[in-house]
Amino acid sequence: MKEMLQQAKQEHYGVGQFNINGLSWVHAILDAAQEEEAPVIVAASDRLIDFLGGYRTVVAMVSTLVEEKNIQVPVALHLDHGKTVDNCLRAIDAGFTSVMFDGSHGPIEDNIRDTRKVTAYATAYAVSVEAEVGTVGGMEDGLIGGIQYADLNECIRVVEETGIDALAAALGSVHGKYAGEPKLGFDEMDAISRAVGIPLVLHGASGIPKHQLDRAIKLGHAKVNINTECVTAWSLQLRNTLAADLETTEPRKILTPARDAIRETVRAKIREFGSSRKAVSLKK
Ligand SMILES: O=C(O)C[C@@H](O)[C@H](O)C(=O)COP(=O)(O)O
Ligand SMILES: [Zn+2]
Repeated sequence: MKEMLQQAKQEHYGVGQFNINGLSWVHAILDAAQEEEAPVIVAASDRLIDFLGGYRTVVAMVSTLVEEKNIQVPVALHLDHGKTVDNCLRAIDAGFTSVMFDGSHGPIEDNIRDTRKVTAYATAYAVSVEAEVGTVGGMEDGLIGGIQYADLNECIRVVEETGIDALAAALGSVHGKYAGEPKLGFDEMDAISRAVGIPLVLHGASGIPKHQLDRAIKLGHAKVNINTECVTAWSLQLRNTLAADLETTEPRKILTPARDAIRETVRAKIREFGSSRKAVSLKK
């Protein structure tokens, strides 16, 4: 992921991180990335690991489908919102190529101490690490919370003292649906981006209008996280399919249009982020 994000930052586009909620998502995300010739980050949120069958199941599911589908674009497999150091290490052992340790809800000293434990382990396996400072609004790690802007000095400390590859600095974005127009802190974003130098990560990107996404990418965001827009498209299509034929019980007929809806959502986001046809210059 590190190389993907460094190139994206240099060339001012965003690499999409798309969260998986089952096998349909893996198919859809990989197909969309291949069709758009875009590098892509397939992410499993730590809160869903048991639902998905465990770290090793996720690795097997993604890596096997990459092979079976002969996917030629670069694919990173990322643990999203890793809850504990131990969970991050388990994900690395299972074969994730990138992990986020989310220590943003505790004191900064604990966040730094624990993120360092993750980077120390990850470095030995050439696995990339993301950390978070501040609080993204809405649901995070299963808790509903308010927005808390990332502090500039804390961001600098986390980057300098842990050696992370990407920083999620919370600056007004919200997980889930926005009530009204999102209000991102672009001045703070500019200052943090200049001070830390490494690629920034935009959580809660579903529902952020294109002009704000463009500005965030210009100001150093190289990784853009999307879950809500995909689950919304999937569930809407599923409801429509079931309503259109009340007798149907054939899973393939019910689930394929919903999978296609995810794929089209991912394709549209990849185009918005400017990462279409950026796979060529990156090694798989
Ligand atoms: O819901 C999750 O567990 C993953 C998300 O937190 C992801 O990291 C993200 O930021 C996506 O935001 P959304 O598109 O607003 O759901
Ligand atoms: Zn998130």
